[in-house]
Amino acid sequence: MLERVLVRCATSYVSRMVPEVVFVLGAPGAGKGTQCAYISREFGFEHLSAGDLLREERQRPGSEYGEMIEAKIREGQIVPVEVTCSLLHRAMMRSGKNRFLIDGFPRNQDNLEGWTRAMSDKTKLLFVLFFECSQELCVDRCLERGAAGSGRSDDNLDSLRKRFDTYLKDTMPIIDHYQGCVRPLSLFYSDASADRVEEKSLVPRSLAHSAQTERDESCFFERATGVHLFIRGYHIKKT
Ligand SMILES: Nc1ncnc2c1ncn2[C@@H]1O[C@H](COP(=O)(O)OP(=O)(O)OP(=O)(O)O)[C@@H](O)[C@H]1O
Ligand SMILES: O=c1ccn([C@@H]2O[C@H](COP(=O)(O)O)[C@@H](O)[C@H]2O)c(=O)[nH]1
Repeated sequence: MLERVLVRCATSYVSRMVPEVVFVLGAPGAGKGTQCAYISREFGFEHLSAGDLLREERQRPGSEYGEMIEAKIREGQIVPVEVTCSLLHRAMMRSGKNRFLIDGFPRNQDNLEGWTRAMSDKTKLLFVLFFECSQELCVDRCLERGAAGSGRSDDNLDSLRKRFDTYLKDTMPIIDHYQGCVRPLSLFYSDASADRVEEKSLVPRSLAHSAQTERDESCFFERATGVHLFIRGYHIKKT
């Protein structure tokens, strides 16, 4: 009896120690980084942007991947998962935290399979957040960000066209994959002003169709209320 109790306690302790992960997906400029900053402030998640980690690695003197990363970013293509996954893993280890928002990953089938191989039994995927926003608005936001001095080599029309091609061809199937999983994917519209985001639950139907229909209804909640309520539904406490 005592042995069984001890095993149960140990199992529960170990499962609490497994790092918890939330994937955050959406088109370029949909507002993933903006919303992640809010969620990490409110709920104490460590925000890891795969794109930021790749840009840092590109800048690191002596990086063997620097040139390849720069070429992929400018062309809106996806860096091989071994590189991205090891950067994410290292950042997780260094943070000393146990709960992570992984922003802009997984972006294609290679990312999904690589993460599953290397990380799925070392982490627990809590849920997936998907921020929907019209392509026109996303492009405007990225161009404005470029004009305001982001210094990003892909905040220009030529790269944005390629980034959107990759998003539609490679990332949307990953979003569809999560929509079809037991694990919930939650959809938020971030077309409104930066501090307002509306949640819509996804039902299994065409994302493109649901996005358009729902957008037409538009009534926006207070400051990211949808995200807030959704995450609280997982019993994640406000920090
Ligand atoms: N709801 C919003 N209303 C107006 N501007 C916004 C909104 N959300 C984000 N922005 C602005 O749009 C730009 C892109 O936002 P953000 O960086 O959060 O998007 P992202 O999805 O992380 O982009 P990327 O994938 O290109 O890194 C930023 O300049 C940000 O300040
Ligand atoms: O998992 C990833 C994430 C990003 N990239 C490359 O970086 C750019 C910019 O990413 P943002 O999320 O918009 O910051 C993206 O277009 C890819 O080229 C990647 O390869 N893998």
